Amino acid sequence: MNPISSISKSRGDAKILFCLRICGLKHPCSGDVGRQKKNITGGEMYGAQSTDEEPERTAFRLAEKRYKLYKSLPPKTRKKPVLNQTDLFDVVDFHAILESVDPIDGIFRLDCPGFDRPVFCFRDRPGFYFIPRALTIEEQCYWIRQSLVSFPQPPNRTSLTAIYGPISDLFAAVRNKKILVEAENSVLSLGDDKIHSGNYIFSESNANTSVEAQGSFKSVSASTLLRKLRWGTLGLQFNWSKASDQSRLRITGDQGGNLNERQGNFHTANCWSRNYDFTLPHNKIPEKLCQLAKEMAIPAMPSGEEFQPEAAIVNYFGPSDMLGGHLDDMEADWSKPIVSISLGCKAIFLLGGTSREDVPVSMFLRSGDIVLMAGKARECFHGVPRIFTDDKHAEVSVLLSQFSGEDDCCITDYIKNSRININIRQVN
Ligand SMILES: O=C(O)CCC(=O)C(=O)O
Ligand SMILES: [Fe+2]
Repeated sequence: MNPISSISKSRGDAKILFCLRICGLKHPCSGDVGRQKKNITGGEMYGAQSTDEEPERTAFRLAEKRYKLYKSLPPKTRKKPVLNQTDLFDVVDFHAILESVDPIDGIFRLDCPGFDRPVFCFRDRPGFYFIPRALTIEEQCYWIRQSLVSFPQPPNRTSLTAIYGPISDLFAAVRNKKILVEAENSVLSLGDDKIHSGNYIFSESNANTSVEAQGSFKSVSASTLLRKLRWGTLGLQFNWSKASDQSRLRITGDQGGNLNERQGNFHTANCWSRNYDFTLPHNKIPEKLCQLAKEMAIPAMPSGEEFQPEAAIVNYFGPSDMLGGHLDDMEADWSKPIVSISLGCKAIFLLGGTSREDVPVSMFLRSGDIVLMAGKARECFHGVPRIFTDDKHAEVSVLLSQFSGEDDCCITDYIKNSRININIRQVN
């Protein structure tokens, strides 16, 4: 059975209950994140409805299947999984185009007064803009650090919030090799029953924490938690609880090479329940990110208007993770772009049409690239079927060499086989 259908079949009530209890997360665009093998749900990205009705053979699905990572583990051996030979010859490479002097069929360089970077567009995909090498290496390092250290801080919500409540200083806890345990005052005994108030704290990993005595919660290391982090939100926050079965499905891969995937599904009308919750406590988008998004949005903005960043989703992709085809439909004005920043390992991005039946164009996204989707492009299905974590394709060696501080090994350990995407939105 293919991985998507096996996940979607299990997304009935029992699965949803399981998600709410074990992971409690809904992802902010259209699906939830599941781990097939380990049965731990890292969280979800956006919302997607049950994929039971999803057509399996759409052009978008076929493209996803073509590019996604298939690894075959020989049964009962510990051999390294074998990478399949994905055919990458027709994946558009904007870095090569940037270097080339020859015109490329179907692609043109946008002349954008007041914007000093090269911007490329597809002739037949209005509203989609690709800014290769938009960020310097130093800027990439800065945003990777922010994404790991600052962005997951409360009141920002993450895929871990619904399970453990707000978690502060996750990255510092990773550095200090701490573990998350249930706080002593967190469990109330009522006769034979135990009630967990869900108050978790970081503790020294050698602390004498009587996990058994405290009930069912098992301590979890901060580094495992960081690996489970799937998304975080900045600025206006989402209410995923309303999106229980309306999520973009993301399937994630474990490190042993088991395929996971998340997939959006917006082709029917009943998938509009997830939304921004203006009442949730939140901080404004950090000023520096706001400035960057405003500047980068220029090529896609209606003339004379300035982009107003109000919310952002930070997607964390581990090895074998993917983001299934989806639309981002929670914002009021689709003439405004989504500004989408890629960091870390190289990925393949699929840009489809307004129907899943439209054949998507595939392109590489590398660390420092920025994509804008506005107007017509906002009605187009898109997703990330593949990230590359092998030495040959990941293209992160220069990036890794920049992290040389005393505490930076935790960052390099993370980013050498991960991708981070920050996408910034104007909500109103
Ligand atoms: O990871 C990416 O490049 C795309 C992310 C995206 O489409 C989203 O979060 O809505
Ligand atoms: Fe998206």
